[in-house]
Amino acid sequence: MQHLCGKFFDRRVQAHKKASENPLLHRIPAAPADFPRRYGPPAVPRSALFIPGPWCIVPGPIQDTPMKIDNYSPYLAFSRETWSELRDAVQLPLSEAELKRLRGINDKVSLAEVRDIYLPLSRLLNLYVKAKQRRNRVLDQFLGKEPHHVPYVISIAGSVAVGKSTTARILQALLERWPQHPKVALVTTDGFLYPNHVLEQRGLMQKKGFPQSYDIRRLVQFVSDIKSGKPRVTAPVYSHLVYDIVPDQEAVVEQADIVIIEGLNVLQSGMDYPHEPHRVFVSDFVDFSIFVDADERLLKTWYVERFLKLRSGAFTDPESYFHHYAQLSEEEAVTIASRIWQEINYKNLKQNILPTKDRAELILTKGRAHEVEQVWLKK
Ligand SMILES: Nc1ncnc2c1ncn2[C@@H]1O[C@H](COP(=O)(O)OP(=O)(O)O)[C@@H](O)[C@H]1O
Ligand SMILES: CC(C)(COP(=O)(O)O)[C@@H](O)C(=O)NCCC(=O)O
Repeated sequence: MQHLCGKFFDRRVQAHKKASENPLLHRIPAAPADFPRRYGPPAVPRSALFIPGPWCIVPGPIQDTPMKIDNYSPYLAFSRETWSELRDAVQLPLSEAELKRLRGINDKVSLAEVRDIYLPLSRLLNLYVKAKQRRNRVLDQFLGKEPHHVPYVISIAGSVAVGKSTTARILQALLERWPQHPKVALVTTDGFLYPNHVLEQRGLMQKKGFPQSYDIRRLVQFVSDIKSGKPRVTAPVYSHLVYDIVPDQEAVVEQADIVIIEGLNVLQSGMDYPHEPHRVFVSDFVDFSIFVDADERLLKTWYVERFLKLRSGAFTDPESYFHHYAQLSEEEAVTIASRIWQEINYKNLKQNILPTKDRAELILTKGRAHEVEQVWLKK
């Protein structure tokens, strides 16, 4: 498999050797349309390979922290087409009832997207979960103990409005179809935000979603409890309607086979929390991590679109924190949403979320209309 792309890569390296006489960086011709291909070394996005010296800096899927590699990348790169071919290995077609449930998650999600992208992904996860379950049985056998039950934990990270919660709900619906793991729980890390009164006291209301706005110790304890096999674990609940933690409400995770944890911060480490040093991180208890990625212009559009939808929906509820926004003209609403995006969510994306991307086991790169265009899977 290696040779196809390897040959192309060699030609590009020759081109770069010539170009490297110039000390400036050089843009090379675009790769063929079918690149990157499955198993293709290295993970090079089209039209983006620079060679300043005898080795290549290949941005791979990472925009901000180029990976320094020669012929290798930690990721296998798939175009949408090559990834979707893997759906043929999935034995379970979607039933009418399942299709109905998926449509109920979000009427904007196309079923072609579910079939081409999420079905193969759920198959891969099914294989990984089974492998982990086998490994746990081996451990029980070695220890001469009764079988113990520990959920498989999947984390989903990415920007605000990239579609983390939609992705999580699609995967939950698809993963529950397998007999080996019928119980899939879903938890969002916004429940671990400090309540508004604490954020106000600390002057953090404009930093919601930044590392310092979370009770990170409580979040790490929560994931650790899940991974310790505690039969019942609870999490606080955040309401996007009242824009605050809901007192007296909790999310319960009980005897789940898989727990999906979705949030901006699930790939962050101690580096992101110098104000709150802790030795273990969420990722220490995660079996498989996913980063959902998209161009920042698309992210802003999706954020503003969601805001406009909320304005004519949830914001009309007098309980809503943003109720006063329901009266805004469309133009005013776009201005306000763009400002919130720019001053809070975009800053958070650049400072705290994007730098965690290359820690993920799998990166889904979305294009327009939320269609996944590339899949990057760690070897
Ligand atoms: N696969 C998808 N297809 C179409 N629209 C989507 C998809 N995923 C998310 N969206 C839309 O994008 C917006 C953000 O999605 P959401 O899941 O709420 O993001 P996040 O949880 O990352 O903030 C919502 O308006 C949602 O309807
Ligand atoms: C609560 C959140 C941090 C969670 O992020 P999400 O679940 O939307 O990805 C975010 O939705 C948020 O409220 N950010 C602060 C700025 C804003 O009002 O959008």
